[in-house]
Amino acid sequence: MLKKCAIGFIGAGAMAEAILEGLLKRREITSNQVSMVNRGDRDRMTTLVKRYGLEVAKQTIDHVALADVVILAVKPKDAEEALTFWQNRLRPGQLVISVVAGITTQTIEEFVQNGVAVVRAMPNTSCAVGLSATALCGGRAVTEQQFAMAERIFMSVGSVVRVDESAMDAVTGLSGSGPAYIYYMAEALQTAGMHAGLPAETARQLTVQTLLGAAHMLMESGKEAEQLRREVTSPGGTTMAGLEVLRRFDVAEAMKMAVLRAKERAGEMGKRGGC
Ligand SMILES: NC(=O)C1=CN([C@@H]2O[C@H](COP(=O)(O)OP(=O)(O)OC[C@H]3O[C@@H](n4cnc5c(N)ncnc54)[C@H](OP(=O)(O)O)[C@@H]3O)[C@@H](O)[C@H]2O)C=CC1
Ligand SMILES: O=C(O)[C@@H]1CCC=N1
Repeated sequence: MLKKCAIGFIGAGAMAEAILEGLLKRREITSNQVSMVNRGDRDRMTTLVKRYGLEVAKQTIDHVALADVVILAVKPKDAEEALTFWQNRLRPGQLVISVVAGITTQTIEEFVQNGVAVVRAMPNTSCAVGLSATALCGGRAVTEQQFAMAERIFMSVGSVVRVDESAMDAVTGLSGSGPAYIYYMAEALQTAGMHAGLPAETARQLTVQTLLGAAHMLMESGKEAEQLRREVTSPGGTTMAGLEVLRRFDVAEAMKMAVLRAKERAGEMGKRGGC
């Protein structure tokens, strides 16, 4: 299905690249199917053209306008300007997939012509390695076939859940921003390992493998996180001592507040075009 599809990107930043990289790595598409434009950073486009073997002649507004699927990947603060520019260039029958945090399908539909289908997606940068957690919701004019196309794109770079649009800001707070929370934790663990006397590279290796192993256990063991945690925690042992410190600092509450604040921020960005 994707092999016959011309894919256009409006925006050439971190998220556009992660999606592109994932689709190419998984061989879902080839580089000659891709057109991408940004606002003006030519060096960035040259880098992407070289890195992914994109056809220079296709990286134009006209080619993006002809794409079957157009992925909108600009910052929320730039969405209005981009949509104003693109409103008469996008055509009925095209599918627009927006990954812009906070901006609703209804807002996008107010810009584009009738008949342009809109899907809102909230992936994360793990698209680049085929492991995004993506949530999708459809706008007013999207057909099941078009929605299936969006599902196919994001399933090829990770897992997909379909949600009601009212859940999208919560998704953004959890899994859209989530990789950064995990990287923050990884930085903290690595630094902690160094404080405990390990060389930097050893602390890094042990941190990464511990995160990877724990993620696989969560995926494959069929056990809940709570049970897995209990299995590591011997009564009176080292883990119990460590967890007591995390509880004293109320890390669970901090995590909850982080997700809620990120969700709230998504709502703010949608309303005011902030960020
Ligand atoms: N990064 C992440 O982890 C995630 C991001 N998102 C969402 O993805 C979107 C993009 O984020 P991210 O990739 O990180 O942002 P970046 O800042 O890395 O990239 C934004 C891109 O948009 C381009 N751009 C801005 N205005 C226009 C315009 N009018 N026409 C064409 N291109 C334009 C910029 O071009 P130039 O540099 O030339 O100005 C740049 O290439 C955001 O809305 C974000 O909410 C969603 C999930 C995860
Ligand atoms: O930080 C942001 O606003 C974007 C949205 C989700 C992840 N990054």
